[in-house]
Amino acid sequence: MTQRIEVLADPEALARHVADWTLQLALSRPGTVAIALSGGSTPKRLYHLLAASPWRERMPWDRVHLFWGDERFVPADHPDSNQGMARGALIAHVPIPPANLHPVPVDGTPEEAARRYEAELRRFAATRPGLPLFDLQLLGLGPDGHTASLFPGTAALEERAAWAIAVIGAKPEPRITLTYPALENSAEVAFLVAGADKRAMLQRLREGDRGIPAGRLSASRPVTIFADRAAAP
Ligand SMILES: O=C1O[C@H](COP(=O)(O)O)[C@@H](O)[C@H](O)[C@H]1O
Repeated sequence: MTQRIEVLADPEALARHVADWTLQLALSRPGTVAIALSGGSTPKRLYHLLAASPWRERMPWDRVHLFWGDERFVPADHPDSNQGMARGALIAHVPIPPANLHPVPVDGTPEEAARRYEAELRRFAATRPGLPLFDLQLLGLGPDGHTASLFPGTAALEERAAWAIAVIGAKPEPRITLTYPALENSAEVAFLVAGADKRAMLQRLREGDRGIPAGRLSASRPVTIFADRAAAP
């Protein structure tokens, strides 16, 4: 993976910079803009900003399609839901058509839900022949080196055929995650990394350490890492 890093002063500056960058990316695309969101706590401020002026007015929401890079297998109104977080911070406040939302299913079994999510991804991909699955894949970096819900030591790290897979046992709740082939099928991949507790893992990511899940991503285009000063090696 080739990478470039941009270091911002603090989490607020990081979120503002990525909001501008995301807006420019969206405006540069002529048709649909497919964005796969990350969950957890780091991107929440970014989502709040995109739902506020001036980003809210300038984003071409009618052309934006939202996906999720991973999901916790809990109802959407559960405090741990990645979809719920994005709905509360962003989606509820912007004029995005409901048909443009592609949440990860969280009903049935995790395995069935992963298969249904993959079918949804493949349907969407078929609507944009010649283009990558996503225009932008947002990713986080866990303190254990996980990204999306690709956790150290799990079978999901070896999956090269399926685009979405259930991950059982890595966390108390099942997870559904995009696999490397889906994460890598994106025009732009951006990691958002903030906080001193991420510093050691960010250092390993910068060194291309394939011993951590985030370091095994092999995107064909350079990956951008947006980090705050506390996280920057
Ligand atoms: O569990 C998760 O963790 C990662 C990292 O989250 P962060 O709060 O430490 O930034 C996140 O990217 C992923 O979507 C989430 O489900």
